[in-house]
Amino acid sequence: MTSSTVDKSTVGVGERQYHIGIAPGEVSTVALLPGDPFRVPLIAEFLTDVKTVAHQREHLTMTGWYKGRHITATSTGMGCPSTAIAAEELIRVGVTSLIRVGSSAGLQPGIKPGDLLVSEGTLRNDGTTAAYAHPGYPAVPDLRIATTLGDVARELTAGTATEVYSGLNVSDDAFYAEGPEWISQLNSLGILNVEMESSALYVVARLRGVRAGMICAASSNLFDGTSLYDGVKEALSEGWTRSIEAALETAVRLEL
Ligand SMILES: O=P(O)(O)O[C@H]1O[C@H](CO)[C@@H](O)[C@H]1O
Ligand SMILES: O=c1cc[nH]c(=O)[nH]1
Repeated sequence: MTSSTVDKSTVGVGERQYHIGIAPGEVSTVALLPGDPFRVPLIAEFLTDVKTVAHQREHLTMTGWYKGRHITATSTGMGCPSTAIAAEELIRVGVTSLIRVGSSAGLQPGIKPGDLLVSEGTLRNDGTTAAYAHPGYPAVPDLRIATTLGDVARELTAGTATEVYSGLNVSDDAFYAEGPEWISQLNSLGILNVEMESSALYVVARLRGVRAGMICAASSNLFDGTSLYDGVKEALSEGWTRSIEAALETAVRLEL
């Protein structure tokens, strides 16, 4: 290492961030994080005084107000590498609570498209967090956020056909490499669902001293044999709406 070797823990701090295109002061303290940029306007439909702050690469950011709280929505893109970048840069510009509102495939029997899945911890089957922490380092959400997401989701869906599950999930890196053996191994470990971002979100949040959580809508059920190619779009879309409402209410209740 020379005296001019770049130190990424300090470079760019206080400036407009390179990937997300946001400067300190432009966003709220809480951010909702879908993977897909096209779901950011869906979150904005719940907000008033909406502003588009930036759109670079897969990271679209909009802000607005919900029941007196300033809310940010930023898309992470798919997978842990871009999620870690978005989380790091959002934290640098003032975000202290990150709530992923995702889609995820069920791994236990009975989970159907549109059901809600609240994360209590993530099996780290990704490469990104290996660069950050020991393999045994836990990827866990903030416990108050996880509990409140579950409580609110159950209230919102009471009396409907939508079920809410709370439990462990896995973050995989390789969507099309999830073979039958891996799916059945995850099922026998009691893992509820698979997605691709929470591992990075939780590890980065813990290492930087901020809060994180995740609620997903079930897109399919890999154990039951329902795939994304089975016309599940409408149920999934309803699940996204419910998960966004649950995250917004959590931000209000916990004053994030
Ligand atoms: O819909 P999002 O939030 O992107 O979540 C899920 O969808 C993508 C795979 O289809 C992955 O990003 C996975 O985590
Ligand atoms: O990782 C994922 C996420 C959603 N659906 C899948 O089949 N895999």
